Amino acid sequence: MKKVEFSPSLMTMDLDQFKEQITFLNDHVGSYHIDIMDGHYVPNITLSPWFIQEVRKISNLPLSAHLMVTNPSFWVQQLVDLKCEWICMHAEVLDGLAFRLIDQIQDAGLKAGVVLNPETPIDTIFPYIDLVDKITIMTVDPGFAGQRFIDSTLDKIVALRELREEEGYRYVIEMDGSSSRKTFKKIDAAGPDIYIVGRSGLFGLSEDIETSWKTMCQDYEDMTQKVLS
Ligand SMILES: O=C(CO)[C@@H](O)[C@H](O)[C@H](O)COP(=O)(O)O
Ligand SMILES: [Co+2]
Repeated sequence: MKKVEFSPSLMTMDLDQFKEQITFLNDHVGSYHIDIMDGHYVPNITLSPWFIQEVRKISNLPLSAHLMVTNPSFWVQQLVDLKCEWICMHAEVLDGLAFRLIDQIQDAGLKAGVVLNPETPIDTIFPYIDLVDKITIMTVDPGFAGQRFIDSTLDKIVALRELREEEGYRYVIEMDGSSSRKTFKKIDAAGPDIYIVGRSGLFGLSEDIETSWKTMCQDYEDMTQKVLS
């Protein structure tokens, strides 16, 4: 059985405990998820490339930028300059840009991801699905933490797994939005490789990151009957 990876969504962490939380999580998670919004593609503004530099000072883990922006070209270059390991762009804004941006990221030795909103079907990305390193399925509407989980998005995770098997594609499959004790069972049944955990699944569970982490692992094990590590 392949192990799942947990990737904390840092926009939902407690900034007054930035150093303690990252230092603890460095020994437990596979990567960090960094939401970057422009206030236009989604009506919110959160983290920025500056934040990536701050995390870098205290972590060697791969960083994954989730770009919720209308003009990805502007942001991709900044993230390439920062050598952000994973640069993930929304499929809905990639028309006429997809191949150029994927090349730009991969030519720099970095990984290119594509993200699908809940209402975006997977055939939108078929022209370049063989090129991408990661596909992220939004299981909530993008833009905010604390959104309601959208069950119908899980079918896309199942379809992407089948397609990968049939066609030998290399992408990893990630889910993003409202993963927690309430949803772990159904997410596990769909089978993504990476779970983004935010306020509902991790940071909101207690004041202390070690307690939150242990509770999250227990929640996952209880709900999926699987043993972590
Ligand atoms: O991209 C997003 C939201 O646009 C996510 O990465 C959230 O940061 C995460 O979903 C928050 O966690 P929850 O509040 O859903 O638990
Ligand atoms: Co995100």
